Amino acid sequence: MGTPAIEVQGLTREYRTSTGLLRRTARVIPALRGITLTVEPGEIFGLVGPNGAGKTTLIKILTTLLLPTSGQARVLGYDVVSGHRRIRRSINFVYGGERGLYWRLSAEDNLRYFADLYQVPLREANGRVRELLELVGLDDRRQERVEGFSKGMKQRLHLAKSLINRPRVLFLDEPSIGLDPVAARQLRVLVERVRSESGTTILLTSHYMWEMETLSDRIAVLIDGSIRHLDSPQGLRLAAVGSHVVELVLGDDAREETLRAWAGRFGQVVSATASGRRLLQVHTSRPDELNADLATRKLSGIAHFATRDSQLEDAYVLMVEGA
Ligand SMILES: Nc1ncnc2c1ncn2[C@@H]1O[C@H](COP(=O)(O)OP(=O)(O)OP(=O)(O)O)[C@@H](O)[C@H]1O
Repeated sequence: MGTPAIEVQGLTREYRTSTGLLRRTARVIPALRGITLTVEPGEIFGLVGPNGAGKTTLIKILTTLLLPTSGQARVLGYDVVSGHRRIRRSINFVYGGERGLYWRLSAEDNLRYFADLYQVPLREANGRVRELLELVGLDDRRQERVEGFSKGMKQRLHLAKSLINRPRVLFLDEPSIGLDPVAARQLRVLVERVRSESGTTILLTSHYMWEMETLSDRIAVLIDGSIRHLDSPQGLRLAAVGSHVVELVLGDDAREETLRAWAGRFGQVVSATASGRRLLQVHTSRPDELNADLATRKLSGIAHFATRDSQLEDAYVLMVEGA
């Protein structure tokens, strides 16, 4: 295999701040505590983790906007400290939110401006701007000012902007934040298309587990500055929660402890509530056995039950709560 798109070894980053109103006390915040990972060319690599886990810090270091405290990070074979100029030419990024576009300019003029900034030769620039506007479905709105665009349109334009230099590695930090489900879906389809048509390596973060599960080839779960799990979405699911979730909705007369003890023979049991009813979620890879056992025993207190495939979100919640 050739040079990895991203290679990180023992990467740490600390922030130094101070707290207190009258007496300022220096504080060191360890945001990354020794990250090691490799992303292969053409891979969509997901980074998930709770607020403050260090995802943005890692992306900022890889996009050369922030220096590491120790360790090594390479993008396309170039070191993020000594090779930052080479890296910047070959990557691009979208940060969630709405910064980075000129609202009073049209969509087309925004892209022309960024084409100029990336020194795209003039003879190519017009064609590329047109092509990107078509890709993100804004061709017929190209002469309108961005200030009149919906969030979804702005975010698609952000994506077009990030492709202006034909990046080999694209960093997307919560690109679908604040988008409605339809707009988020359009963006997902685009991200997948960018990868399949141009072989772009994509490093993606999002708090929407469904999005991460659908798009990512592999996912790293970052908790408190360390990678705690790294696998395919399916691998993460199966390791953490099994293939299925059997949800038992409890009646008023249910003896939860007895039911928990019984269900515990088939997997991990989690208590929850939904629409005011008590619920036991059994994470299991043996749903048939559980259902057969349930049918033969006379267990009281179960109002009804249902079996569904497990989702990345089930695994994620257990990983974060158990960390
Ligand atoms: N400029 C800064 N000064 C001090 N501390 C910071 C700074 N930026 C981030 N941190 C701290 O570093 C840690 C990691 O933050 P980071 O923004 O990388 O997390 P994140 O995983 O991207 O979170 P979120 O999901 O909320 O975006 C947090 O404890 C955060 O408070």
